[in-house]
Amino acid sequence: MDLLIKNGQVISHENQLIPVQLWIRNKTIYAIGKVFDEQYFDQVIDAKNQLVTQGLVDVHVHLREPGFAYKETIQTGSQAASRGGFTTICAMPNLNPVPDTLERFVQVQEIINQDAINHVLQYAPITKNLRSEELVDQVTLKKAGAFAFTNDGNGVQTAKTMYLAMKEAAENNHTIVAHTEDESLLFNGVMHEGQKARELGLPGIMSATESSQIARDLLLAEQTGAHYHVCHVSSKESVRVIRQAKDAGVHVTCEVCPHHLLLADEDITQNHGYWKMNPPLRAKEDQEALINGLLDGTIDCIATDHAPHSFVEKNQDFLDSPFGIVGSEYAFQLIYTTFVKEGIFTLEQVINWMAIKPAEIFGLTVNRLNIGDKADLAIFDIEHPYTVDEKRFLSQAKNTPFIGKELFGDTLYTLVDGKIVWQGETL
Ligand SMILES: NC(=O)N[C@@H](CC(=O)O)C(=O)O
Ligand SMILES: [Zn+2]
Repeated sequence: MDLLIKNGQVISHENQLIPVQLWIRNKTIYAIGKVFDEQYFDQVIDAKNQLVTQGLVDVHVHLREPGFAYKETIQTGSQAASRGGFTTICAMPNLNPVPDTLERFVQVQEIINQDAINHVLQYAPITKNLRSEELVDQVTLKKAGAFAFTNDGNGVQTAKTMYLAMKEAAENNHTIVAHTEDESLLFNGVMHEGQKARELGLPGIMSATESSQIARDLLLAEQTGAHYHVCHVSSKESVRVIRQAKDAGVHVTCEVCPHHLLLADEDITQNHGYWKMNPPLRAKEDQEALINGLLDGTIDCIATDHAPHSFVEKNQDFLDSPFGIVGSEYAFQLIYTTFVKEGIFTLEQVINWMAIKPAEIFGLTVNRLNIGDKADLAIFDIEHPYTVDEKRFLSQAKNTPFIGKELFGDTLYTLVDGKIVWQGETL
């Protein structure tokens, strides 16, 4: 099978769009050049004026299977991610049953093998049933294919449990990934504690609910030598303590979500569940700290935290709705439109944060668009605007405040192992 992508443009290290033709043979990039004779190819994609990149990597998605297939399945979640240009996604273990034993983990892997259309890497939990008590057997779960270990959805509540988990992780070269939330500091909060929460009369979530647990974990990571990765960093204090820990040589990495980069609590227009996520949209100065954290290297990568829920669950107010918004299908496009077109980030930086760094920090093979690299690719239409339309979502869920937003960069094609898994509307 020979496939030609002609007239495309790739972004160079110097942030220049350079014309390129890619020859894909079977699963890999076979040749890169200026002109190839089309007669050699079984299929030709004309990527005129479009951006051709390595496939994006998302280290934080919720696919909800087994246990919550009414929200999303591995199949629909993997299709949604492919539509967003993601060729590798890492799925959180807040499932039912939680994949905390070999048998339960293998059960999830089997659904992945059967239904996923891109590379889905499954996380295992840190503790049994996501309760901060009994540790899982990391070595066994890692052998079964666990990507890394996390209780995402919940923080690890006791320092002792986190310490022991990190100790085992350090001994075995595993990564501990943390949703940080000290439940004793939650006070039933539903949105960031600030002016907006007071206006709406809703209980707030302090930044320290997140940052104080990060501070604890950073010291435990220093003590144990474990690689510690922080999920969805949202506050300026979190960025500050992570920056300090990096300066001190702690092996810490972290991610930020597009919604925290684009929005602050003051942007919330109504008391509706589509605006509710954990961690919450914080203050303008937090948003600025996140942008600066990416730019100065404190924050390593961008991850969506794609968190699908049913319409009935999310079509409620802040008090009753569950936390979480979907993000797979327009993450690159949000960042591209808001930050690249406005000159705040370069395209080269965004590809680094969404494709290269997430792979690099977790020790995955990095696709650098070289000959011999896997043909995991995305083609984005950076020329024409389109509107985020929930009716076109491949995700089962529609819960997001970004519906109706005009964006650039719609995904025209996504290729996984040289195979087209998403083809957008042709222009
Ligand atoms: N982010 C969310 O608001 N919700 C996530 C859990 C999580 O990622 O913390 C979910 O599972 O729905
Ligand atoms: Zn989380």
